[in-house]
Amino acid sequence: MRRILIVEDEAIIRSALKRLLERHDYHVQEVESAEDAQALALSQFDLIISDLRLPGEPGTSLIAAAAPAPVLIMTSYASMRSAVDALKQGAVDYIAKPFDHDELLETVSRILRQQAIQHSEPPDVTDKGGSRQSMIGECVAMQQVYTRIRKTAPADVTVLIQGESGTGKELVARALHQQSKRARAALICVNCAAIPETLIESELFGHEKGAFTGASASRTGLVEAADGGTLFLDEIGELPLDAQARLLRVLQEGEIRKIGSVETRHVDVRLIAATHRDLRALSKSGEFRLDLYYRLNVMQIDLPPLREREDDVLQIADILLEKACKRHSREGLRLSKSARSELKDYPWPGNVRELENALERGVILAEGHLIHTDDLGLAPTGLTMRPAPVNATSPSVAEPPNEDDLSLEDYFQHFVLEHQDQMSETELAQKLGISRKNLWERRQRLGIPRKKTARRPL
Ligand SMILES: Nc1ncnc2c1ncn2[C@@H]1O[C@H](COP(=O)(O)OP(=O)(O)OP(=O)(O)O)[C@@H](O)[C@H]1O
Repeated sequence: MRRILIVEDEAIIRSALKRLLERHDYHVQEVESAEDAQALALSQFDLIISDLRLPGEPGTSLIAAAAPAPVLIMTSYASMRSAVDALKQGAVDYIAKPFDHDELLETVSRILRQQAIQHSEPPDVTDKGGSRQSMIGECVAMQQVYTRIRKTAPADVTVLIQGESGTGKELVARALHQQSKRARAALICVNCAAIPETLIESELFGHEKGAFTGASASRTGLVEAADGGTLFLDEIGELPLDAQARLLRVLQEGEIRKIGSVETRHVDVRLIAATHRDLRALSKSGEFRLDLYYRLNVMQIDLPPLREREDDVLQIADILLEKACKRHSREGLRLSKSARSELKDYPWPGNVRELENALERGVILAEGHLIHTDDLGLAPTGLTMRPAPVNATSPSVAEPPNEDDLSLEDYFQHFVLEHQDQMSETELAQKLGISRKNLWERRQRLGIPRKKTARRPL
């Protein structure tokens, strides 16, 4: 949701404008003066709408302070000359009061569209393997993601990244850390779904010697290890309630207390959290603390699923293919025409990760200079897949799916149950376009633990 700040001293105009913008799905904050506005992190806003004449400093004083966020100046007909002066000083536009609602909404949406186009450079990120890469994709939704990263990274606020598995949530978290003032300090990444529930609190917050059976020495937790830097909590929706309470304390008080200790210690950690689940829905069912959700959701970044990124698929495929060719010393390999159209039409339930894996398979299996459809080994599409939306809640029992309308989770269960006796975990993960770790996590979540009879991975 785009964030707008209104700076207006007249309460009636301020609240009418706020209501109007909120009705059109903007996230709006309001202040009465330029001084109050400057007390906020202005770079977090996509647009600042300010009255020209304010008590204290004029609205134009915000232009330099807010840059690169654009400032739209409101003025009365009587002061048109000052409006033109405001433009000269760098205001993005002006609007005369009293204004027509449609005119204002049109102006706001035009400015935001222009902003998205002007500042859409994808950020460079060092991935977990240590190699430097640029995020790929030019669709409007990704340009908005890049703008959001650029604005949010320096603001030192908590960020919630939402998106399906494999959409690049960790990559975004890395970009945020690397573009922040904490870039030289540690980035600690923790996948909450991968740590057993009984261990997660001591992993995150540490423990004192003797705090529980088996705690033979005291231990520093991962939150403390991120002191001065950034803590990335992936799959935060899986965090048990007790650990959520401790995390809330870290966010509220900046304090940490090891398990079994009476002492607290101050920590300075920026938290970035990610999830593929709808935390608000989880909080309604009591699985996630609502107060923690509000603390986390200071800034939100939504990653679009690959199937909604249209032309991006082939652009990403070309860049990832080149990399895979280099890795396997098979430079010059190309995708056949039918392979390209298969890539374009495929629903990509495992998103960019699945695409990466398919291309890797293609490079390894291709015999000539072309990669054909078969070489990509995409999961069978005889079944219609409808990847689950971010707010999907996981079913806990495997039920026979309606093959005409399978959600991603249904599809996953169906595929695993049908093939786990013939395939190793590695093969299953590859076919599903997910990592083995992710396969394990999903098995735990969906209650389909690995069968003892399944073939061992090679
Ligand atoms: N826009 C992008 N440009 C380049 N590579 C990308 C992009 N998005 C994702 N990837 C690649 O796809 C793979 C999966 O990305 P990442 O691990 O960040 O996804 P995720 O959403 O965190 O997945 P999960 O929820 O399963 O952990 C990584 O190898 C990453 O480099």
